Amino acid sequence: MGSLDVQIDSIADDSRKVKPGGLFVAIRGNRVDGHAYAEQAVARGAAALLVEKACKVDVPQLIVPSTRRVAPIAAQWVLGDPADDMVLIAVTGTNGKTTTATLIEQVLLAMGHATGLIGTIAQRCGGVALRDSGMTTPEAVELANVLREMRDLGTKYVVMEASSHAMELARVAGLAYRVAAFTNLTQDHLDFHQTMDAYARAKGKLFSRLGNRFTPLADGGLPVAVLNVDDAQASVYAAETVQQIVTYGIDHPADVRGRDVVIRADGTQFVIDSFAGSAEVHLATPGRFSAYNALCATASCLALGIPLQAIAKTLSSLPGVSGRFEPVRAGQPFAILVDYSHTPDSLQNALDTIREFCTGRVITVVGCGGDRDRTKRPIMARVAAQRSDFFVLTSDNPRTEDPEKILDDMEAGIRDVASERYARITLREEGIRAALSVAQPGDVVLIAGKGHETYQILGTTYHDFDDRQVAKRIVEEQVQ
Ligand SMILES: CC(=O)N[C@H]1[C@@H](OP(=O)(O)OP(=O)(O)OC[C@H]2O[C@@H](n3ccc(=O)[nH]c3=O)[C@H](O)[C@@H]2O)O[C@H](CO)[C@@H](O)[C@@H]1O[C@H](C)C(=O)N[C@@H](C)C(=O)N[C@H](CCC(=O)O)C(=O)O
Ligand SMILES: Nc1ncnc2c1ncn2[C@@H]1O[C@H](COP(=O)(O)OP(=O)(O)OP(=O)(O)O)[C@@H](O)[C@H]1O
Ligand SMILES: N[C@H](CCC[C@H](N)C(=O)O)C(=O)O
Ligand SMILES: [Mg+2]
Repeated sequence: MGSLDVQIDSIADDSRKVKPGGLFVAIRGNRVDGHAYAEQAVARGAAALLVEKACKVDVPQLIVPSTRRVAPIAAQWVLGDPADDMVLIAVTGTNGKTTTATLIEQVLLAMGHATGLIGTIAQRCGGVALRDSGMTTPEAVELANVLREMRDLGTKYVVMEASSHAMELARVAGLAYRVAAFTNLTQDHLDFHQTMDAYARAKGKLFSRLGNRFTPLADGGLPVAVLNVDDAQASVYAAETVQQIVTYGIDHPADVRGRDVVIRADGTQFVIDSFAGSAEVHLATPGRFSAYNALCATASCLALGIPLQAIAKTLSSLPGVSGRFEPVRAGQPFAILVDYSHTPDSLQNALDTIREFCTGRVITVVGCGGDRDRTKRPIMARVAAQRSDFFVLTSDNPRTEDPEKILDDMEAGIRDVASERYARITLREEGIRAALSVAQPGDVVLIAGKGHETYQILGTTYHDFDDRQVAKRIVEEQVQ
């Protein structure tokens, strides 16, 4: 097995990413067991292994009960504790994580802070993309590597989305957050968590474990939980943290409270009252939910000591986030919006928002992802039916499921809806075409579900597909 006296300076949980002299962590996955790749890892130069059972290779092996649980801590140690040198801000919740994290990132950048972002769309440093994201929250070892990369680039603040998968799979274990923010809790990911209770508990770990490491935080501050008082789950999380809490909301009294919310087609205006004074904000994205994301970002930035006026000024100057209520303008006499609403709640919010400013009909294109929560499918179809004048059920990312089966699951929720009120068109491009071909001046066409995605996953293959480009091309073809 060799001597344990080896110098390790890199770590990987994927045999294909092992560097010579590095530590390979074998993780039992859903599809394969990482231990099966021990030989491959050693062939690539792994100097030691972190395993749950001894593997037949001639390098030192550290055997632990759960490599998944040890990986986050091992990764931070091997890489020189990069997280401890930066101020970490985490955003969790079913909807609004990417948007809120981006708002916080932009405020920090505007204040002149070297800031990184780790989220669904991309991993960024100083506002510049390092790479597109494969996941919302990377696995622990990749996350540690990204944090090390960011620290080496001089980053002081890192804003990251903390998905429920990440919390359940210990991807973010042991990280000492300065701010942990909660947007909201509604149904999603029941394929993975099984029950809403388990889903809520996974997210709750961010708050119950907040500040449970004795590491001094990089800016000398103390941990703060930022909670949305208008979401019933907030009181549960509030009871679970022993750290300071900053609340935000609109309907209920809060430390950071929005009022006089005005929603227009091109944005949202509201006033923030807080312990740091009052300020008016003009957002480029319409919707009450947009005000909530901005309030969450404001409360988080106030917790970091940034003045309210500076926060409000930056929030008011930002364009929208890619694929979130993003308009497609190709000269058509009706509006087209591409939005990442892929949960019942986000779809409902998107459609309720559109109804507030739409002078014509609301037309919706909607699908549901394959290999994901099946129980949300009939609900999403129902939400679309209740809130659209006409809607098209089509494919999202079918992944390894039969697209027709996904559409059957969706249709089960709208058995009582008249067949002329909707179309079922399996090919997404054709679904979008059908919706655009019936649109009249004043109508709004919402293309929901894929937002910023530039691909469609059929089987395990990623095919080029961008709702924004497809819609633009179809409009241009229809004009000719
Ligand atoms: C359910 C889940 O999270 N699965 C993740 C998990 O997959 P898995 O358990 O099936 O892993 P596996 O493929 O069996 O591999 C097991 C181990 O063998 C290793 N391996 C594998 C092959 C090889 O040649 N060599 C090798 O060493 C792998 O690196 C891994 O460590 O570990 C994989 C490797 O890190 C991840 O890519 C995979 O995420 C998949 C792609 C995924 O779709 N995850 C989604 C559900 C997800 O996590 N989403 C959340 C929430 C999104 C949101 O709503 O915001 C997210 O944070 O992104
Ligand atoms: N605060 C909110 N409440 C409800 N819906 C929201 C909120 N913010 C955004 N949405 C809706 O949810 C969609 C996704 O928003 P966003 O990407 O910010 O969320 P997310 O939590 O990062 O999602 P994901 O889990 O897929 O990464 C948006 O396109 C919008 O329709
Ligand atoms: N982070 C989410 C994204 C869903 C996006 C939607 N387009 C889909 O494919 O279901 C997930 O992995 O469940
Ligand atoms: Mg996200």
